[in-house]
Amino acid sequence: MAADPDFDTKNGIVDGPTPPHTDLSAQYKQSFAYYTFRVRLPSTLATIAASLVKDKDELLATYGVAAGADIEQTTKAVTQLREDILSNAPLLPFEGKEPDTALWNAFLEKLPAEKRTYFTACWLYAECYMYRKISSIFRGTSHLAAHDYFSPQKQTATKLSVDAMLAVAKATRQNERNSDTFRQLIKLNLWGNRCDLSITSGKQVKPTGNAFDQVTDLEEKLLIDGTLDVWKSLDGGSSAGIVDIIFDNAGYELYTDLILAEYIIDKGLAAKVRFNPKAIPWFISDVMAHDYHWTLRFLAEHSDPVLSELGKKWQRLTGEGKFELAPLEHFWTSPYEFYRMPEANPGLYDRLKEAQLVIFKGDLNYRKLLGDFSWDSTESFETCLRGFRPSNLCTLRTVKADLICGLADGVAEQLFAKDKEWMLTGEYGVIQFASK
Ligand SMILES: O=P(O)(O)OC[C@H]1O[C@](O)(CO)[C@@H](O)[C@@H]1O
Repeated sequence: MAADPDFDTKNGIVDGPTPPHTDLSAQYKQSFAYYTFRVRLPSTLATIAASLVKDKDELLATYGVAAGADIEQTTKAVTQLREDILSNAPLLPFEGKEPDTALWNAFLEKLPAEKRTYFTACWLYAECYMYRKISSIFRGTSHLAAHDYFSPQKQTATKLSVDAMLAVAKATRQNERNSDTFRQLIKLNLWGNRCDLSITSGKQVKPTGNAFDQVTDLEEKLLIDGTLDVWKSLDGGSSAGIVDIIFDNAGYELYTDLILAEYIIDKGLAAKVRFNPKAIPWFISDVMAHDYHWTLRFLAEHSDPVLSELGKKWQRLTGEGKFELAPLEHFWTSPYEFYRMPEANPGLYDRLKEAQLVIFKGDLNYRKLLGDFSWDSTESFETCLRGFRPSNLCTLRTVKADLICGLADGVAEQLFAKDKEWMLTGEYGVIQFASK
């Protein structure tokens, strides 16, 4: 990234890291948020605009020739959005008639003017705003309103994962109900979160190697391991209970979510696993309802009999209601931190209370649990949740953003001494648990 002192001076950018106990924000030049707004998100937007041009014929074939004007209009609007970010424009209210317009606008209205631009707002708010803005550009058209511009990338990620999926399927067909097997599966699921397209601005990463060997090899990268508490919350609970999974990425990670969910059902650890997808295309690779169905179909129709049997089994579990897609909730694609859920969406909070365990997947859900705040790395997970305790909950997160909590004294310092970017690579992971 070329240095641009004019931009920094004009926009009050502070040349330093995020101070302790402060909202993360692109205002701090040595933060990942700054890099995200200067480089990663403009690159994501450039990719969307370029694919609209490149895939024009395909889009016309899918949505009809009348979609031509919409393709032009959306390309221009996405390009403009990129400019807006690069010029630190304000976060303006939404005008469309989408179901979450009022939720968003009520939120934006309460932000003080000096914290309502891409580089001055809390990072979480500004980044979520950008993804909501892209969605509104497409929703506002006549022919591309239902178009998921991230779909091809999500589907490619799934296809690239077939070898890894097959190896996992073969290794998990016969397993026992015990804490050791559960430990393996939950870690497999955690490391599946490394395969995220938004960290690479959409560049594909093929999962390679034997996933279960990796679970062992990665043991030293697991900074907090609350697996035993997670296991106890299920093993000691009712077999008639519900587990909620708050989805993160499609592709290999979704597959490992389903492997874990299958185990939970097959071993009688719960009667139902409820999956919570995103209502709009989100952070490139997040799972929407159609990605879930597409993935099950992709597996069911696969030429490999093991994968195909698995896909059919998961379709059957879905038909029987043991796997369930939760009703769409715009809260998951809102800027609200989770501790504000009881106020912003009490119905959802009450629904999560029904679960015996809620599993939050990935980095963005972690940011929302902690509220994009530079906590001391040794602060307790319970403190950082700020009262958000609908049920027993756990987070399976590979570390891709500069916030963390629950580390032992001196650990963060040692990691920084080894690599000052250790929080941005997805190399490290945490499994943190909080009981209700
Ligand atoms: O898919 P995940 O694990 O939620 O990661 C989302 C990505 O978004 C960020 O939270 C911000 O862009 C990154 O830190 C991470 O790469």
